[in-house]
Amino acid sequence: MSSAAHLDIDSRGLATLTLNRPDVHNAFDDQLIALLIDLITQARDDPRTRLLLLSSTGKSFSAGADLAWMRRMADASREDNLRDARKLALLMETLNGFPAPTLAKVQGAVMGGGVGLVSCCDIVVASEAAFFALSEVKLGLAPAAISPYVIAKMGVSQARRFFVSGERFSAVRAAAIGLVHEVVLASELDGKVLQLIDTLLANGPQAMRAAKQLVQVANPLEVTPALSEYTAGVIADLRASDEGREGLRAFLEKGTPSWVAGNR
Ligand SMILES: C/C(=C\C(=O)SCCNC(=O)CCNC(=O)[C@H](O)C(C)(C)COP(=O)(O)OP(=O)(O)OC[C@H]1O[C@@H](n2cnc3c(N)ncnc32)[C@H](O)[C@@H]1OP(=O)(O)O)CC(=O)O
Repeated sequence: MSSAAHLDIDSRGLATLTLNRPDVHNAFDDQLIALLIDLITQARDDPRTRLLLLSSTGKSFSAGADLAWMRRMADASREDNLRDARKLALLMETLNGFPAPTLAKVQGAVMGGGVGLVSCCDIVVASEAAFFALSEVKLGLAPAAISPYVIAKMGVSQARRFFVSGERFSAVRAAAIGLVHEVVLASELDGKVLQLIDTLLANGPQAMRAAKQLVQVANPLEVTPALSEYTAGVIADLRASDEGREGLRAFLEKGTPSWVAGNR
């Protein structure tokens, strides 16, 4: 059985981390989250690594959290649910804190946690056919663990709209709001990324790490333990709520959710 993600580090110091669950648009469950944390940590600790490329197999970059996993956790004890919810926050923290430059190559769907992943990368190149959404609210969920990183990337004003609307937006719009750095024709995506890799690998490796750190120190993103605990609690509670169960049921049964009337 092929692995749900794999890491390759070449002789130039390019570490390529590939999401590999194309049958579910590279949605990530708890096992894949654990594997990704492990592989990012391996890449971070490997002295050869000068650059991390995040890529994916199949039509889509990532459809975010695996909704079958989300649904399973709804039935877990509150303690297990909360413990589980912390894993996604740890993945975002690990990727965001990667010391060398990170580059994401995206195509197809980039949704929910997929937007979280790209928000944690330094450079994002998208196919013009890619589409984005913080679609959690359509599922009775919310973009919780990913929120600090997404807000830092797209800004508060855009987050206020897209967090509550769940609307899809294009790669061109994603670039306009700062989520993506470059949009290219699908046929030019690989070439553009290879060109950027060459540009980055020609730079001083230590200098790039220092330059990245300068941005982080000058403009710190403070994800405190209290904030992580809060965001984990939000997703743990929502997925176990009647509304979350209904949204997940509807997605998994390919239906339309029927929300309970009321203003809370
Ligand atoms: C991070 C946090 C939360 C989240 O991330 S919540 C998840 C947000 N993601 C979504 O809302 C994406 C849901 N998926 C879709 O809208 C569509 O599937 C698609 C990605 C636009 C692709 O559509 P298309 O019509 O091309 O393909 P299918 O819908 O037939 O999908 C094929 C296959 O894949 C399964 N699948 C798709 N996405 C997921 C998913 N996220 N989880 C599990 N499975 C997924 C789909 O069910 C199909 O399966 P079949 O068995 O083949 O029917 C929380 C926080 O921030 O804390």
